[in-house]
Amino acid sequence: MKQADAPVIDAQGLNLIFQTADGPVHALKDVDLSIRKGEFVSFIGPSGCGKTTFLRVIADLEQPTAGTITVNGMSPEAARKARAYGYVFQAAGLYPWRTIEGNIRLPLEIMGFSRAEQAERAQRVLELVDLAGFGRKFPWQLSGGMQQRASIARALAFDADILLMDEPFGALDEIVRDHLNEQLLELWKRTEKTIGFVTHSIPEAVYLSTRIVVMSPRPGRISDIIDSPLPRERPLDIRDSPEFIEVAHRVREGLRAGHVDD
Ligand SMILES: Nc1ncnc2c1ncn2[C@@H]1O[C@H](COP(=O)(O)OP(=O)(O)OP(=O)(O)O)[C@@H](O)[C@H]1O
Repeated sequence: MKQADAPVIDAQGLNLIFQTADGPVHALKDVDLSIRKGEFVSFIGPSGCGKTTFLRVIADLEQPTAGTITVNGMSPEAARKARAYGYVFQAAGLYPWRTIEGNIRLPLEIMGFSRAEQAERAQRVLELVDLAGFGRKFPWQLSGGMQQRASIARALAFDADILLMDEPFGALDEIVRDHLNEQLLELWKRTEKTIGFVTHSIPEAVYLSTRIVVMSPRPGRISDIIDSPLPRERPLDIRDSPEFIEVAHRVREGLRAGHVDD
């Protein structure tokens, strides 16, 4: 059994260098980060600072060049095989010829879950993202925000305790994004999942996170880690509070400091 306070994700001295035709790209440099169970950790930084690469290393989709990383105390490969995480991409990535329920069931089908288990899980996750009753619709019949919720449902279907989200709301307008941010916080509180969330938006990072990791590019590294003083209960108007504005200011400063090094 894993100790209650053992890190869910633990990266130490992590480096990743891509060899490209234009020479080596140092995508991650000396990244040290421990994420505990139930944290909501956002990664923010300019394009190319390694945010996606870090999520992909956790998910065993990229191999680090140096350093160590464990996920639930295992290698990323073992964690992937144990289905330790769900992954939500920037685009919803739903198959247009399948219904919403069919999309959610697809990975469960591939893994050999029984039809009854597939149906039960699909129903449960559709309720979690507030899409009960939409299972029979096709993706094109849903708004962009609803499609993104459906892709979150698909990532939740394995019931993994880690959710990795790569700019899931980046393409949505601000009102829809606000609404999804609120819903995601609710879902996080209800399910107690550990979430790693990539974003370009300072307000989104501050609103959602218990911890904000500010990154800077060339080479991609962590320039600041901010523990949020905000309470878990966060109505949207918390964004007008002095505490919120102060954290946002510190994130902005961190991003600016990263740019000066360019
Ligand atoms: N497979 C790859 N081969 C070569 N270089 C890569 C590869 N994947 C990423 N890179 C490079 O590594 C660096 C980090 O990329 P990454 O996608 O992690 O950045 P990011 O912070 O997520 O950017 P964005 O905000 O634009 O998504 C970039 O310079 C990118 O061009």
